[in-house]
Amino acid sequence: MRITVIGTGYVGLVSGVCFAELGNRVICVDKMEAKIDQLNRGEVPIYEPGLQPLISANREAGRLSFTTDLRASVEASELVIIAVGTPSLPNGQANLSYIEQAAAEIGQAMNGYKIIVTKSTVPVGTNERIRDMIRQHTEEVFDIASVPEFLREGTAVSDTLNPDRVVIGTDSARAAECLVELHSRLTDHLIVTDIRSAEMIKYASNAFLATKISFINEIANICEKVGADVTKVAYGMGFDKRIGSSFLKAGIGYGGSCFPKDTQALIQIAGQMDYDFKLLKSVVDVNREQRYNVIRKLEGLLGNLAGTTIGIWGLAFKPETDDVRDAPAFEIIAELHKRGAQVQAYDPVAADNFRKEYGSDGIVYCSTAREAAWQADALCILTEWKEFQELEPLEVEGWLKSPYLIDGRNIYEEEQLSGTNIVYYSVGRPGMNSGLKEPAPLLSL
Ligand SMILES: NC(=O)C1=CN([C@@H]2O[C@H](COP(=O)(O)OP(=O)(O)OC[C@H]3O[C@@H](n4cnc5c(N)ncnc54)[C@H](O)[C@@H]3O)[C@@H](O)[C@H]2O)C=CC1
Ligand SMILES: O=C(O)[C@H]1O[C@H](OP(=O)(O)OP(=O)(O)OC[C@H]2O[C@@H](n3ccc(=O)[nH]c3=O)[C@H](O)[C@@H]2O)[C@H](O)[C@@H](O)[C@@H]1O
Repeated sequence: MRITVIGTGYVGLVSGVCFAELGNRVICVDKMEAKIDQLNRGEVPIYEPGLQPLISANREAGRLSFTTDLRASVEASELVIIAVGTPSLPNGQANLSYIEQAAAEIGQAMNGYKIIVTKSTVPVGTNERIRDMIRQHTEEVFDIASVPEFLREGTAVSDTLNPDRVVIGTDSARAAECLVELHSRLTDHLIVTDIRSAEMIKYASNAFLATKISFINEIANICEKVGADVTKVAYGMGFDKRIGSSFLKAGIGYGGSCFPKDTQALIQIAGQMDYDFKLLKSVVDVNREQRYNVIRKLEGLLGNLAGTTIGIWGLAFKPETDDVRDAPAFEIIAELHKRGAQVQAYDPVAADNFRKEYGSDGIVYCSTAREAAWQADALCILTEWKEFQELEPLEVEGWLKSPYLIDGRNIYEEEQLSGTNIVYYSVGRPGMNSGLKEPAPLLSL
């Protein structure tokens, strides 16, 4: 099948490459010339494990190409996939301007029957709007489908080639048949449904996962007060098949380009229909608060932070990506600066992207983990890169001015800390080298 993918962000690039890998001829289009030039030089604009070799192999096999010429590629394709961004507007609603522009351009390039698939995360009703917009520009027959994307950054290639399920929302039997055939080699779990339900499945899935994270973070906060260990609690909960063990890692809250924006968008979607989505609003509030626990713990140890130097390990919103969109590191570092602290930060791949957004005022960007920890008054771990987990706490202690470690991602085990003088505050594990060996007395019943 000949496929055009519009947008070469994570979703467009990874799904385009994976469809090429399945034997289709794929043209990836982006309006950013610099990105397309980079891809045509064989460079990959994002850090995503496994992507580079897959792109090279499929380009060499003649199945994958990159262009800025949307019209020519749509004309040459039977299937057109929209994978442009849908960022948040200031009020939390999804900004659909890229979607609208892409739909208009597709409409102008129509030269025969095509299926127009939207992979971008869009509010309920948007695919129907896309159909109307294309219709304004063409008399050609076409069908639309919502096929939301569920990949995670850092594991995007394997998520796309081995998805838990593929959701196909369409009102056309012809489009359904074609899309079932296209995805049938990826999974047996093909869910063919109506367009609006498909659009909602995506938001509901992200909102549910965000809810799991805020839930376990609140449990972690209570664990710190009652002397329980949230990792053991999550382990014990996870064996219940109705709960499941994933997305129960307590930490500094979720970040990234999707959970923060999609939770806000769903609150707005509900609000527009006069529905107050109270639960999701709390999930968002809990998430925002969770980031500040790092600051509270630092202040608990150091008192006034003015004039202190704080080491930061990790700027990306999660490991194995250089994406810093909505990374908790932004707010945490900004709070440190507000309190007069200096920051020395290290991330294995995301520092350049962070610097572009945040600037360099009050931050020294370091080229090693050791440099970021060197002579710091305290060290905070904000991303659980494997590289940090492999460092010996005893060695890290020797780099620090004071042996204070605030671990926002629970990367160390108790045994790794024994024999060190590190005062270690993690998330929801109060007993670990924190000096809080005895939990506070429980309220009597
Ligand atoms: N990043 C992720 O992990 C996931 C993202 N999504 C959703 O997928 C969508 C895309 O997200 P990302 O891949 O992160 O996007 P992104 O924002 O990183 O990239 C979008 C790309 O589309 C290009 N573009 C915009 N309008 C265009 C047009 N008219 N013609 C050609 N190119 C155009 C932009 O130049 C940009 O390179 C969003 O709706 C997002 O919510 C869904 C699942 C996972
Ligand atoms: O719509 C999207 O864009 C994507 O959003 C998430 O994927 P992603 O943001 O790449 O990364 P996740 O692994 O979900 O992590 C998101 C955030 O939650 C945090 N998290 C995750 C899991 C957990 O147990 N605890 C926790 O704090 C991570 O540190 C990270 O900041 C979803 O997992 C994907 O299914 C979805 O396609």
